[in-house]
Amino acid sequence: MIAASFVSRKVTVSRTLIKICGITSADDALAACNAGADALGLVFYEPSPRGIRVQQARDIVAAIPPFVTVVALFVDESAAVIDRILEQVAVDCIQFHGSESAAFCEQFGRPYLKALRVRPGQDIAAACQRYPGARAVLLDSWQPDLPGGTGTTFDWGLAPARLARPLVLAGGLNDSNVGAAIRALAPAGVDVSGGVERAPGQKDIPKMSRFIAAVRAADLSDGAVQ
Ligand SMILES: O=C(O)c1ccccc1NCC(=O)[C@H](O)[C@H](O)COP(=O)(O)O
Repeated sequence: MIAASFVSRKVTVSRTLIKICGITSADDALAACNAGADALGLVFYEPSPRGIRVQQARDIVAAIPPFVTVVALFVDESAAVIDRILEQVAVDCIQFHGSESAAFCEQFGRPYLKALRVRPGQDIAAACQRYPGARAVLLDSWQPDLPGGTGTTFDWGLAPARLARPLVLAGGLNDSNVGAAIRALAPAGVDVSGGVERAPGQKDIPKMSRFIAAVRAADLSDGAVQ
């Protein structure tokens, strides 16, 4: 009998997938792809220093090679605005980074990630079970005044050993700590923004390269890649 929940290990591929979030220009998008990113995050949240508009997003998507996943990120945005953006930008996947319900997330008929912000006393495993249609849950750091892109880690000990959906780990990752994070939690994917920037919204090519090298080194040390 197959258990209803499973350990959030690398269930589908034997290498950790890498999403670089908060891409604001075609140049940064290409640099991230050249460094080896699997997915790019486009932040459609105006207050963020990484927030972009439709035309910027279209320019980014036009510049990137095939097979790189484009993830559109929203924070408690209205369905009408999300629909309008999905009509205009070739998005592969949606990341819901607010307090959206599963029904809200599923109405768009697209693959989606649900971000859950981790703080003590919260039942992350139960929260995850509320999103059975999510491709993955993204665990990020909680801060009272910032919905994401905090640049801070959370206590990885608070991540449940068993999750109903694959885990994408986020929050304050950089080339110095991502290896330890992968060894500690064996996530299906990692997500980084501030740790590969030279300034908010501007990616740094050497930092992206070092980050991806550190992920691959951890994959090898894990024995995950045969
Ligand atoms: O990046 C932002 O500015 C942002 C703003 C509002 C909601 C989400 C946001 N980013 C979401 C991400 O997926 C980030 O990669 C994730 O929060 C990790 O960020 P960081 O701690 O800077 O690596």
